[in-house]
Amino acid sequence: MTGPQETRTTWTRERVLDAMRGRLTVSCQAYPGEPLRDPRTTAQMARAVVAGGAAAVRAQGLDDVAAVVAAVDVPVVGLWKDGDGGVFITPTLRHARAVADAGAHVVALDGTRRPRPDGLTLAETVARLRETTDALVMADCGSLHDALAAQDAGVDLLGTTLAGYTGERPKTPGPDLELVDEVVAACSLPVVVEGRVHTPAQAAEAMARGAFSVCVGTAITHPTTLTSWFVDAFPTPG
Ligand SMILES: CC(=O)N[C@H](C=O)[C@@H](O)[C@H](O)[C@H](O)COP(=O)(O)O
Repeated sequence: MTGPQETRTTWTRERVLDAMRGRLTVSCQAYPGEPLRDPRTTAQMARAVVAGGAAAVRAQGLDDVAAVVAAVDVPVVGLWKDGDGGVFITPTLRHARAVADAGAHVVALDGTRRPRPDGLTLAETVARLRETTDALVMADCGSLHDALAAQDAGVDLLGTTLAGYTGERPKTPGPDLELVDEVVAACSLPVVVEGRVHTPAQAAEAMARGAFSVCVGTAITHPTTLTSWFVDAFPTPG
């Protein structure tokens, strides 16, 4: 009899890219102190979004990444947030190696031009990461200049993840489609549109503008924020 482990996909670079191309990635993250912050819950959430058609899952934290990799047979974009200001998304080579060791098929890291805490450049980080892993590298960028620099640094995928969070771009209510247009026009690498994609129409618009994949987090997997959207739509009682 064939067990589930024996039928799991071997995620070569080409397979990862083929799986993600033109499709939805869903970010499954709960934040420190939140009720759903548990790797088992994240893994269940990952299975739920894959059942709905997610082609890839993004997860944060080493335990969550490992749990999600074990739970689903789609590519996992892993990251490790350390802190919440400045360079905090997989900020150093040590963090990036640990995310790859946890089983991520794509390591998402800070792809901005800001100094990194370990003093390495993004290019050095990518080069040294490649010495120990075949995982792809996704640069979470905050501007066109970040994306161009990250492309030169040798990453595999560009994300608009940090648009509106680094001071270089306004924090648009929805995805920063102006930046999407700029990055798609100026860069040759696949572009993952991520950040404040809150509706299916916005996701489809991002795809129409040339996204390689669209990554949705909050609007699918963060019920506390979703609830607040409804609560805030009501007039204040009394
Ligand atoms: C800026 C930052 O820290 N972004 C994080 C990156 O992993 C997550 O908190 C976001 O949820 C994720 O990017 C998806 O975006 P949204 O939740 O807006 O769909």
